[in-house]
Amino acid sequence: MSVFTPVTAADAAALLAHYSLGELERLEGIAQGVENTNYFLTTTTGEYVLTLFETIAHDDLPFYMGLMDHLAHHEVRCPAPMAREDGEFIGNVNGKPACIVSRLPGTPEMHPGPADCRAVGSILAAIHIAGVEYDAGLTNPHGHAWREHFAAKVAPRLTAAENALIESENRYQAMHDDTVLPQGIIHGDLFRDNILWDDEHGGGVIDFYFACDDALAFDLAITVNDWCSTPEATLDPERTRAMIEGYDRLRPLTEFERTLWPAMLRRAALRTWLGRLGYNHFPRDSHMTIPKDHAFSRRLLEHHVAHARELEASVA
Ligand SMILES: Nc1ncnc2c1ncn2[C@@H]1O[C@H](COP(=O)(O)OP(=O)(O)OP(=O)(O)O)[C@@H](O)[C@H]1O
Ligand SMILES: N[C@@H](CCO)C(=O)O
Repeated sequence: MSVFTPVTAADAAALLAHYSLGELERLEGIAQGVENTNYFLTTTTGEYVLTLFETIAHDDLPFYMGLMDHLAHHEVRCPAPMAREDGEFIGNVNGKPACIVSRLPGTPEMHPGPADCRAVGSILAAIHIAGVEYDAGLTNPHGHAWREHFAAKVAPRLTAAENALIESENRYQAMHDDTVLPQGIIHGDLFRDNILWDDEHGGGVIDFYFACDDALAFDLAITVNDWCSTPEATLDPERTRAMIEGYDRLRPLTEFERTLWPAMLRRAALRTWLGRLGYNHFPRDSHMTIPKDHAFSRRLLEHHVAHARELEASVA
């Protein structure tokens, strides 16, 4: 996250008056991330994260809060949303909807090996399995219609070659019907920076604000594209195999998922590329932001388009 909306100690203290979380001791803005405003919040009772939602529709917030609450009670290590004294998870800070969640210990692993990837595959499968019993849903706001719409919006800012790649990939995706694949709750953004590792507990998952209903294999593809990619924008075979094994041992992939795996990897690379083009070409006014490498995502998509056979083999 970044800081789009500054929060003062007085703002935080006023918010805390609605909770039973003790008195404010410390408030610190977080530079990482690009979607929401985030602060570490320390009180006399513990350590928390304060999030101000900058773009998410207010009506969708109960889905995310309920999901984290559900997963935290179903053997997925993730932040638990704190309830206010009126029982609500969502309050208001400086005109923005806001929540407080527990702060997980640990740090991200930005240079993962095969063992890390295997563990991440199992964490993702556990989320998918626990999600089956979650009784709310949310259509993916970044699905096919969004990809088409965003492609038209960003087109004037891109080269002819980039526009041609996006257009042909959108066409390819439209021809590959993923409704035959198992659907469910996906995390949608399980990148390296969204798992915090500590020696005592293992991996804890954060940032559920891209979660929605979609093909489960698409979520695995998003995760593989980040954790198993090399600096040269290819996939490392050993890490890829390890992640798929870690996933498959808890939730075995179906034949259809194996057949459509290359399409899912391409769709995931396209989704990330378009998202990053958005952050780059339509930036919001932030006080702290770390930029994302959109050229890398384009190269990964180009790699996937050129190496369909290899991708098929990675899941065979
Ligand atoms: N519950 C939590 N416990 C510990 N740290 C957290 C927690 N939530 C967020 N953070 C910290 O804040 C940073 C930004 O959070 P997050 O990834 O949710 O932001 P974001 O704006 O949604 O980012 P992006 O979507 O770009 O990944 C994380 O990288 C992590 O350092
Ligand atoms: N994880 C996304 C950012 C949105 O959270 C990316 O790296 O492009």
